[in-house]
Amino acid sequence: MAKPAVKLIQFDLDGTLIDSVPQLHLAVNAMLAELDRAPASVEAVRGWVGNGADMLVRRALLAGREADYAPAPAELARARAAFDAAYDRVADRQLIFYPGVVDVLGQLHRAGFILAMVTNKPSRFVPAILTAAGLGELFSLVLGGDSLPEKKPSPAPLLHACAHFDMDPSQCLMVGDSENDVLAAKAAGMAVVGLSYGYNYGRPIAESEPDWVMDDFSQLVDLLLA
Ligand SMILES: O=C(O)COP(=O)(O)O
Ligand SMILES: [Mg+2]
Repeated sequence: MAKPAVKLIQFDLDGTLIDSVPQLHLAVNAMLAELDRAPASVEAVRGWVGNGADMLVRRALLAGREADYAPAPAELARARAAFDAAYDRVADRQLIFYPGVVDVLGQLHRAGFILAMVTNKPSRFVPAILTAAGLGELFSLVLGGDSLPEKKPSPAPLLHACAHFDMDPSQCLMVGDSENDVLAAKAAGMAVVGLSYGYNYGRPIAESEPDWVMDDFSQLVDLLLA
């Protein structure tokens, strides 16, 4: 595909900028311990990330249970509260950036691109992470999974970001690691880069057919600045 005429770049967070699975794993297991459940492996948690905290908690409660088991609303609410309390303590600790992320975001910002964050992570956790990462100043808009009635794979947050900056989707690029990012971008009429190193439920992001598949965040420089 030809070089896109991009002005606004929308970034996913988990699995794209940072490897947040270690902290999510800690918080999931703190939640499971509080509910007297067995701990989950880090690989299991990696496969549960992508649809926000409610779904992460639900998947953790469903793991290893009979097919007809469904957690009661009160149990889900208690589990989510336990997860939130634990994740609050660790979300911004010992952040692991993927290679090139900090440098390339700085380059794109200096080059005049508007940078936005569109994550499915609940918005309450995002500012502390961005501040701890030293990235707080770079993003002109931050949308969490609960900022709007719908989260990715709905195109709603991506279109909301476009409208916020008075941009047409053709002027925007989505950068993410999950089929949710690709589906949302395609439904929004936006070009999309799929990064191969993230989570995506253990499946190759190429299966979702993003416009570009990149193995390294630094390849964004070749696409956008070369
Ligand atoms: O919170 C999640 O499940 C995923 O978050 P992301 O949209 O930043 O990848
Ligand atoms: Mg992601």
